[in-house]
Amino acid sequence: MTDVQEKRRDEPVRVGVLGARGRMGAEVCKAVAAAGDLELVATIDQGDGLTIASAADVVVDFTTPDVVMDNLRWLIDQGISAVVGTTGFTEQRLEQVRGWLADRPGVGVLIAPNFGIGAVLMMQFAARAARHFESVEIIEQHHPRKLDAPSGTATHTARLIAQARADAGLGPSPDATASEVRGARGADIDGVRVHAVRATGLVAHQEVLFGTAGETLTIRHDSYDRASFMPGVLLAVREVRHRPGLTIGLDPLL
Ligand SMILES: NC(=O)C1=CN([C@@H]2O[C@H](COP(=O)(O)OP(=O)(O)OC[C@H]3O[C@@H](n4cnc5c(N)ncnc54)[C@H](OP(=O)(O)O)[C@@H]3O)[C@@H](O)[C@H]2O)C=CC1
Ligand SMILES: O=C(O)C1=N[C@H](C(=O)O)C[C@H](O)C1
Repeated sequence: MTDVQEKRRDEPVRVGVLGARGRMGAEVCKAVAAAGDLELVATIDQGDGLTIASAADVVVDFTTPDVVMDNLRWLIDQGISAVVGTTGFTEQRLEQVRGWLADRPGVGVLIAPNFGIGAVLMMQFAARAARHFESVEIIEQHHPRKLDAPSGTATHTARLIAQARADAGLGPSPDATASEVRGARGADIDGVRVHAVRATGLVAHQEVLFGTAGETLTIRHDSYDRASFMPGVLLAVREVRHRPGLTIGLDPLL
């Protein structure tokens, strides 16, 4: 490493936050401002315009699924690395981001469906358990101001479980339901039933319920406070510039 690179590593990482007045964005601003090795240089919300973000080395995005792609396109074009918690990333969207990054080899983007360390472990445990159980259903529970359903975490968990079941040669979960009220059996994500609950008092919670002959296994995670996401967000902010290209999830950083 050259002296100049060494110096850059010692300097605080300049951080911008998109969605800064939102529930997550406000918490991220507080966490960044309190971290000695990070400097909060831009707080941006709806209507502020993205150009303020050009002062940043890394921008954190907690906005909405309908604006996050435009934000990412702009950041990558400017050569700014990004940490993204916003939901709504389909495989098609991820492929688009990979395409943009191909033209910007020095830029890193990390997109995580959930920055809670416990939630990451819950998803890993669920993926590991999946091959041993005939049945599986996911129940996610969130605060009622959440815009999307099912949650990004539940969708990601369902995909991991579906992949593990396919790898193990398991067929569909047994279900003899003949007629149903629309929605009673939840949403079908890659063959896994996902039930979304919304209630005042909740923050972010998920249960993965597995069943087989004579036993069930429930894997549950609860975020009672948005502080639970901050260690993961800060870890990603510190790491993302050292991981050019697209990183999905926090798993490779743990
Ligand atoms: N990965 C993870 O660990 C987590 C992910 N999330 C996800 O993060 C996202 C945000 O959640 P949450 O903070 O609860 O939502 P909020 O609605 O509280 O915050 C979103 C903020 O983004 C603002 N915004 C909208 N458009 C723009 C824009 N173009 N530029 C800048 N800011 C904009 C909104 O402004 P306005 O209100 O005026 O529209 C609002 O202040 C959701 O997708 C959620 O699912 C949430 C928690 C954890
Ligand atoms: O909107 C939220 O609150 C959350 N969103 C993410 C999701 O959709 O999975 C992460 C966490 O569940 C909180």
